[in-house]
Amino acid sequence: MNRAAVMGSGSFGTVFAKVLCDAGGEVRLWGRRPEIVKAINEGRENADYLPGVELPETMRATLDPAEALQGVDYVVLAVPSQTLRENLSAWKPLLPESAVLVSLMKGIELGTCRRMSEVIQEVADVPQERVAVISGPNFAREIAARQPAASVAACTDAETARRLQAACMTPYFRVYTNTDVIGCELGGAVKNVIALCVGIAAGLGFGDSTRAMLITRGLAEIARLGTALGADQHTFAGLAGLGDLVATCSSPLSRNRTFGENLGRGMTLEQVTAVTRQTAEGVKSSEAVLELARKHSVEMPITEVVAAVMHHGMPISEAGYLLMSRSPKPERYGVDE
Ligand SMILES: NC(=O)c1ccc[n+]([C@@H]2O[C@H](COP(=O)([O-])OP(=O)(O)OC[C@H]3O[C@@H](n4cnc5c(N)ncnc54)[C@H](O)[C@@H]3O)[C@@H](O)[C@H]2O)c1
Ligand SMILES: O=P(O)(O)OC[C@H](O)CO
Repeated sequence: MNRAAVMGSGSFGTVFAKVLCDAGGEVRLWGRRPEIVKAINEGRENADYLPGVELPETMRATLDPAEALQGVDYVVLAVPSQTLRENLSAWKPLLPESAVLVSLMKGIELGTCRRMSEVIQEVADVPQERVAVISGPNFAREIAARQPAASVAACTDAETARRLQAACMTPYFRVYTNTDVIGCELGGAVKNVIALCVGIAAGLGFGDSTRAMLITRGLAEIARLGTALGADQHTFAGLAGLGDLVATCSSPLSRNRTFGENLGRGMTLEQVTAVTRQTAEGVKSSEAVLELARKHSVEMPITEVVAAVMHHGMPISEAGYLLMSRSPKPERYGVDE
């Protein structure tokens, strides 16, 4: 039986812990709020993040990171991307020597432009073969309801990816493997930025033609950045690329899309931030993705206007004008563009 610690008891941390239990694992879920830990252990529910979802007996929540991490095979990280460095630094002395560190996070670190697996490697001081990523079109509430879904377990070491696949595969959660960690992580992080833009467009009242344009051109810019960073272009046609992009840009469950939609409807950035209780990774990551693009001379027009709206006070009317008045171009996709 696999033993795993899931570090972070928000929506996706809790759901992924449930998936691991349903796949036959024994799971300890670390949380920082005593009332959530108590409610999970005594009431089998994380009412704040997943009301009405019964959590398995094989999941035990704890406030103590040492108790969570002791003797586990997998350390699954599910905290906000921008706090990972600080969290993992504190947990480093407690990490079991041979455990595989798994990122569920879909963000890019501000300031360093690092992907989450890079932050993990650097902070935990482990080789890349011990770092894996789970990424795909997976909304916490849908997975919690055991709706059929799929995801990707990515690791540069194919055997580690295969073992992780086996550890989290269930009748309702189908997992594929990939050794393209860069592509899987970029797909997951940049789709949040594109979803913010799609949300703004929806809030302004635009329909499916606009959404399809943004998804398709968004995918082109994700692939351009990815290939410049060494990803395999094919990854972006898969679950961690197009799959997650379409799901996030289409679903009212997406925090990123909803954040954008509220802006499009006329709320200020401060008002939207105040009503957004959960992590909308694209807001902060947009700035880091843009910096990464500039470092590698990659053109990312959608990301550019999203970062300008989120961080530099650009009005959304100007963002729309800038996108639609770009110079005429032939349509190309990915690396040749
Ligand atoms: N929710 C989903 O459907 C989903 C699906 C796939 C991937 N993800 C990714 O998983 C990651 C986590 O998402 P989530 O949905 O669980 O977010 P969430 O907002 O529901 O939960 C975040 C958790 O992190 C904790 N947290 C906040 N600040 C912290 C800090 N400074 N130190 C330690 N813990 C802190 C919160 O208490 C909470 O338990 C994100 O990167 C997200 O993009 C989410
Ligand atoms: O709610 P979002 O926008 O963070 O998206 C959640 C997942 O990443 C969808 O796959």
